[in-house]
Amino acid sequence: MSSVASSGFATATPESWYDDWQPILNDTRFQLASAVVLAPAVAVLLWFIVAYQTSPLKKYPGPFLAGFTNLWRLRQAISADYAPRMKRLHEKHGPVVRIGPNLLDIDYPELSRTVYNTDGKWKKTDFYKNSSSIINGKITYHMFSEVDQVEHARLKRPVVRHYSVPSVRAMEPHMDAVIQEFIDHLQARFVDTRAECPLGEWLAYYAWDFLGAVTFSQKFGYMEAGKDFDGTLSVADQSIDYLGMCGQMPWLDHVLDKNPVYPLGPPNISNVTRIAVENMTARLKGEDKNFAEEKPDFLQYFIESKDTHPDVVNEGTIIGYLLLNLIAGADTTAITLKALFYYCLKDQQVYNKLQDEVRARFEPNKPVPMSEARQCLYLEAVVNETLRFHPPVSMCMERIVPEGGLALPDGSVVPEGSCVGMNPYIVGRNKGMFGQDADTFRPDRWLQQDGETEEQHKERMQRWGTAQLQFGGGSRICLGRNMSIMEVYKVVPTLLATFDIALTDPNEVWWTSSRWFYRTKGIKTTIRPRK
Ligand code: HEM
Repeated sequence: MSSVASSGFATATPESWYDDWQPILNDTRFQLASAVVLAPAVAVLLWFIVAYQTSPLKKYPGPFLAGFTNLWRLRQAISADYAPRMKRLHEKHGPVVRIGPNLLDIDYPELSRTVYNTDGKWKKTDFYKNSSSIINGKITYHMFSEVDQVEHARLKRPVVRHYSVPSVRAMEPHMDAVIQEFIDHLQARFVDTRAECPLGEWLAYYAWDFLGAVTFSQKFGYMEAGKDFDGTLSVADQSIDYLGMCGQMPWLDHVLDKNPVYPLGPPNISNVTRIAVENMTARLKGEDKNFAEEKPDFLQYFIESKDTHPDVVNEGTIIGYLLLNLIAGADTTAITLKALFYYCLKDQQVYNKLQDEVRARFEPNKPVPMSEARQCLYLEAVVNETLRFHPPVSMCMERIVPEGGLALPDGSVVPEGSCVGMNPYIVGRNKGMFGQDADTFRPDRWLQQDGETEEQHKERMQRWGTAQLQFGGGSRICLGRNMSIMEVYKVVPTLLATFDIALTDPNEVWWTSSRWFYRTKGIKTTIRPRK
């Protein structure tokens, strides 16, 4: 019973509290309900504690919660500040950070050739699996998301040669046409009108149209429309963010996107799929008006693979190859181009040096040939620095440690079955490798330094190569790297040779979102004719 204190307010003594609750506590229904709710909760808690205490990864440093549950890293991905957060953790804990109960993020460039190699033993983790679709009721993986190494090799074999340097070089006429169109749009819309140019957005329109042209000889029309008219670019952003977040707890994908009742994943890039299917159908019927024999494209190459590898390639596989090109290649290249312009425009010395090199060689209004762009050493330094400083993929590329474990330079061995990965953003800013100013954008670091012999420079570049994971590595290395490098090497000098470009606000700070891709928005510029 409650007692009334002298103040007039009712207060509960311990005895009266017990008196009030006793009937409820004694009620067997209450006791049963408590057992049903509490017992599993206690069991789960115990399971977490035992798993934490007995984990062979317990000895590695990292946030306390990360050792218990992957919810911790899901939270980091949701924050959209993933790579900078991971970097701060490495600054605090050193080269090995435990970022999940069974996952270590390692910053040992000397191990990059071990973890990302060609022997087929280092499997991708389930992180990648949610980048898949349901076709005829079955979850279907493509080259990027297939974790089974044998199946991956089977899918890759028919098409790998089509991404080689000679195959990609054969597509240069397509590239020149798109680059010419890009210059013409910038001239008409921003130079002639003196309107402000949202260069970041235009680089993305250009990258998507470019990939449409080399993939199936048809631009999507983003430059023509001057906007993301069908929402594809926005949907692509959503799917890549979904991959980055859901990949932290891969089973979530079965609950969200792959549940047959009410799928909650990102929308499909339906317009692009429609265009891919229409192009393939027209091409197979010999009715594709956009295609010319002398200008090969990926669709043509993939159709040839159907003849050379009929056991693997059918029309469904071709659509998969086409769509993967777009999903994997458009935004990554756009992110690189945006970063290159943003960081160069922010540093007038770098920008002028690049512009001087380009203008000494190239005329305005003419797409620069790849063979000549390759001669520009400072351009090469700027591209390398951009990819190091702002890699489009800015998350840990997870692999499962195979039999025998992974020996770390600190003498410890990460046991078989654990997951490890490197993040191109972290490894690219490794101070032991790139120097104390690794957090500064400084393209000159890639050039031969005063007092450095040619041999020493070559040796340094080879060593730095181990920390260049922007395109991944080993058997799962990016297939489109030759294509994207060519795209960047051609368009950057063409723009610099044609226009004077400046940030409208030199103090602009762009918007960034770091999950699987390190996405950005901004770069408002004025564009004038070359003086
Ligand atoms: C700057 C541009 C690009 C960057 C930084 C980039 C980065 C990457 C990375 C890091 C991976 C491996 C991911 C991992 O192992 O976890 C990858 C895979 C892949 N990329 Fe790229 N990519 C770029 C452009 C392209 C382009 C233009 C294409 C196609 C035309 C492309 C097609 C692919 C494919 C097919 C894979 C899967 C390869 C496999 O697993 O066998 N990428 N990319």
